[in-house]
Amino acid sequence: MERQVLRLRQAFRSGRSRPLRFRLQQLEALRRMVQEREKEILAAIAADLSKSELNAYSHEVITILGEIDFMLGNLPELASARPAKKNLLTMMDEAYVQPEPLGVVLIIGAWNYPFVLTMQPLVGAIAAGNAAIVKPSELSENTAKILAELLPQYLDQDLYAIVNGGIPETTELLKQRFDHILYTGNTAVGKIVMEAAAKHLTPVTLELGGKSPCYIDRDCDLDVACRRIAWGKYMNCGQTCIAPDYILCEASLQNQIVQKIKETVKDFYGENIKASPDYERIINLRHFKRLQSLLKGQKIAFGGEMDEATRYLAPTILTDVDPNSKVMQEEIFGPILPIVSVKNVDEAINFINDREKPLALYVFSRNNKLIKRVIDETSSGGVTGNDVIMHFTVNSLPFGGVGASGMGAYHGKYSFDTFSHQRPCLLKGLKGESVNKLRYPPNSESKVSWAKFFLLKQFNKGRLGMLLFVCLVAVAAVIVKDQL
Ligand SMILES: NC(=O)c1ccc[n+]([C@@H]2O[C@H](COP(=O)([O-])OP(=O)(O)OC[C@H]3O[C@@H](n4cnc5c(N)ncnc54)[C@H](O)[C@@H]3O)[C@@H](O)[C@H]2O)c1
Ligand SMILES: CC(C)=CCC/C(C)=C/CC/C(C)=C/C=O
Repeated sequence: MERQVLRLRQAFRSGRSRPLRFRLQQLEALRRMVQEREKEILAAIAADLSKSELNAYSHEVITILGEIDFMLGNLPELASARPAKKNLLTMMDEAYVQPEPLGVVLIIGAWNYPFVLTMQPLVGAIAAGNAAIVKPSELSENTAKILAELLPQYLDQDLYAIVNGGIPETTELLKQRFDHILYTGNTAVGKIVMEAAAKHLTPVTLELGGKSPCYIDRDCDLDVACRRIAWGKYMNCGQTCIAPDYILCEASLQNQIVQKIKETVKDFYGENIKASPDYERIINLRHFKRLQSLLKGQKIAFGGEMDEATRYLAPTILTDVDPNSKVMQEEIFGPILPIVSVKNVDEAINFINDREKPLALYVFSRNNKLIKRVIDETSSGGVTGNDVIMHFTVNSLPFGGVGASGMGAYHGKYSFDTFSHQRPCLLKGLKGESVNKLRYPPNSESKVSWAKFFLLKQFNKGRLGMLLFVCLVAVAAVIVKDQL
């Protein structure tokens, strides 16, 4: 591992990854890889998640193609220096912010969207000019294998590497020094990653999980709300970080919600859900048994059928759920949807605020003021009003958690920024010592008042103002020169 990181660091130090042309060329190569090897990639994702290739394409591949296109179209602007506002003392100088790559970054992905969660950060890392090591999850072994086979065929092998393996390999990787780590996965391992990173003062982006609440207001189109919630909850068999984890609503809505989700499930997956190509399976037996245990003692209003041999767990709804029960203590990450009743929106807000900050928050209502109020009075990684999941698809929005659901964000411009250092640059000439005198010792009352004038007055009044201002500074400079 040490040798591998060293090899990437040497390649990064050579400066090869920095020119814009090189970054664009690598991103184009990555796009070629996705297009030319689409079949193999889809087959791998499908095998890992018992998913149809059509769903593998629309859940994963489409996002990556969109992200690469965004970067190819916007990179010249994102990577260029941005002029910065100046103060009186530096108005004759050049001030700008120059994004620069961080160095060698580590990307650790999770199994549930194994292609998106490794490739989308990689697009950002390449765009920002870094070298990168990608560590896919060992649980999605087919995708991990195909990535290890394909990436070296398309990308610069000295700058971008893939490491496969389980906990021992990740532990070894985390001993190395990186310039940034982006980790996606559960909160417990997030803490391990952050602790390892702290040893090298490496900054981290942690894309974690949590229990994302979904409040349904009384004043709502329940048909639409239930269809959208069922889509987001049961896609990927509930194994989606931003899936609505549970519903909060007034008790009187509960039965209608159950009925409408039930009808939607039939529309989506047919009478025989097991035979639907659109309904996935639980990733492994450990998670299957964990989910099974969450159902114990619960009132199952719909679903609950399971088959251990194929790790099938039907779309399930639990009603009258006690907020203190196990299913409400941990992220569900499966197709179980508890409904917890609250008296009104105030109680829903308190319920949300009494718990860890979630990765996503969903509110359904005809009343936009109520939606805005819930947003204003709570905190979460992201929000979608009157739908679920969809904020993830807008790459002009930062994607990430807050508090226990993570730190930092990525997607689009935010990926570029995550993997860049915003370097402030001030270029001065060698003239102007008369004005500079006021910052050199010995200090005096008069120097302090001139410093106040130069540093505390801001000028931003267009061309004419600027001209007047230059005259003023010239006069001031002469006075200062005479007085100091
Ligand atoms: N915020 C997001 O974008 C996002 C996306 C997907 C999943 N998640 C969250 O991730 C969780 C599910 O993922 P998971 O954690 O089961 O995925 P996982 O088991 O695939 O683990 C994620 C990564 O951590 C590594 N890892 C596991 N144990 C480790 C250890 N002890 N030391 C070092 N590395 C270790 C794995 O090798 C893997 O690469 C859920 O909580 C979900 O909400 C978040
Ligand atoms: C809107 C469509 C077609 C796809 C959305 C894909 C999706 C649900 C991606 C989720 C990725 C993600 C951050 C998962 C976390 O577990």
